[in-house]
Amino acid sequence: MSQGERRHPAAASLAGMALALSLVESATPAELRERGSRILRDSQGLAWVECLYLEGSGRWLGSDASEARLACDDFRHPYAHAIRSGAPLRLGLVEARSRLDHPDFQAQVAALPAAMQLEVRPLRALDGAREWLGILAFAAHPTALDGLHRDGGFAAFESLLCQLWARLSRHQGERHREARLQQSLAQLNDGARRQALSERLAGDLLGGSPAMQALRGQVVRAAETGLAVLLQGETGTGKDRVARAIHRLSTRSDKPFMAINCAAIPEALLESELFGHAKGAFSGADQARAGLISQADGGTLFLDEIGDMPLALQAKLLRVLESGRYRPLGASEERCADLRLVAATHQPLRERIRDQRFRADLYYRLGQFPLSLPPLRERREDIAPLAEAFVVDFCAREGRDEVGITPAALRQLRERDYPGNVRELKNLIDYACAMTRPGDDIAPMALPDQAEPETPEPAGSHAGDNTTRAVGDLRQALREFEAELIRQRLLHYDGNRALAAESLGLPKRTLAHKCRQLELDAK
Ligand SMILES: Nc1ncnc2c1ncn2[C@@H]1O[C@H](COP(=O)(O)OP(=O)(O)OP(=O)(O)O)[C@@H](O)[C@H]1O
Repeated sequence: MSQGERRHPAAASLAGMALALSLVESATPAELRERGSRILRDSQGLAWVECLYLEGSGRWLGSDASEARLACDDFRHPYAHAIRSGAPLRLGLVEARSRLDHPDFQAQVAALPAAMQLEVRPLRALDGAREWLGILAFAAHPTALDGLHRDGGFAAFESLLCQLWARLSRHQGERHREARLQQSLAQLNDGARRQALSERLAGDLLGGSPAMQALRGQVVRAAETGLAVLLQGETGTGKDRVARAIHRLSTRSDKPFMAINCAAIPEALLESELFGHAKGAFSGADQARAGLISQADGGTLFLDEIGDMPLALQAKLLRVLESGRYRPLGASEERCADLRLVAATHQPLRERIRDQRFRADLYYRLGQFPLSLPPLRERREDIAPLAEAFVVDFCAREGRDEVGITPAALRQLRERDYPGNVRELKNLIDYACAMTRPGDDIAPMALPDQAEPETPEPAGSHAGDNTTRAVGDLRQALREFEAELIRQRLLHYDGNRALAAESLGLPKRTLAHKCRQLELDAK
């Protein structure tokens, strides 16, 4: 130290300002890490310095210099120990070499002199949620490490590094989200590609009605964006199928698709299913467990029956959507969430908002891209192609010869109301296939619980009414039902046996035979 410096101690401390400035001028977290490492190497004479960042999911440490990723639970590596304990660790290289046999770590420290020590310091933000940022590791002779910690210089350096890092990554996160949104909006204009995708989707989301064509177009658009999608439609309209299609067509398709039905799980369990929990978070939590938000990392999370999500959880979900951060149950640290959310409901959410059972802010956040699925009764032209596809599915599934559908059966199918929508149609076809001999065609008689909108309903047609309860002889009841049905049908077709037979999916001769058998007075 020169005489001048001794006389003016302030000049000595101001010398550090240049280094601090170099850190402050970093434009990105990666640049900051690079500059920070360089300062330690050059000005403190450390032999080896490395600074890794903790990935958003909190499960990996990543390096700016290579593609390498290090699992935070791989305890063959000293970084995993430091991250897990949340405290700095220092150990001799000889000990480290013998105890920690991670191949990358071994390769990194192989060339360093055995007398050196390694110090690994987990770094965390000093403000707000105080989340973990990453790790700073360096090696030097013990005297150099002791010297480093002797005055407050290193502590100030580390504190500045952490503050800048947290601020830069927050800005970067915001910028990324904005850029993704911009990109999403720009992609909305790419017409030809969308058309091709929409046609591809027609093999999966069946139906040629204008409503289904429009829906497929919207699914393609939604998939191109990163926006949250809210699917609204009656039960069985295909919300689950649409959610999966959105994931499959999106850039996240190679990452997981995780789904949960919010109505099917008790409130306490739903929270830990979604957010995961730390070890010991509640009695019985012997192990830490990743929640669906973590498991869907990089992919899509599908929340079915979102209308049934308890209010307290709605608030937490909103926070995930707005900040991209969440905290597992019982955990002290926050995690980053990188997922696309698709939510579905069959309930009118606006009513639930009015009844204060659903948060309006969450509703608008979930519905960045709202999609409405039309009920089957409003697109009757889709019934025949759906029914035919379900017949093919059934036969393939059961390994049976193909069956067809008679025009009369198709006509009846088209006339039904389907409160259970496509699911009801599918179940009905499965039943009808099972009731039809392989190689035959499905006839109207094979359709369960037949409703006849044009003719008065035959007695005993509804399960559970008084007539069915009174049945004491099944064969006799079926004979009566059959006779009544044929009588009604003949009446309806003015005694024309050919038309009545076709409407019932029967050959004319069979109907004539049945009329004789049942002693029906047919004209
Ligand atoms: N457009 C379609 N093309 C082919 N199959 C469909 C279509 N829509 C629905 N399905 C089938 O109908 C059944 C019900 O669909 P899905 O489970 O997606 O409905 P949902 O709206 O999610 O029902 P819920 O609200 O009861 O959960 C499934 O077997 C699904 O494969």
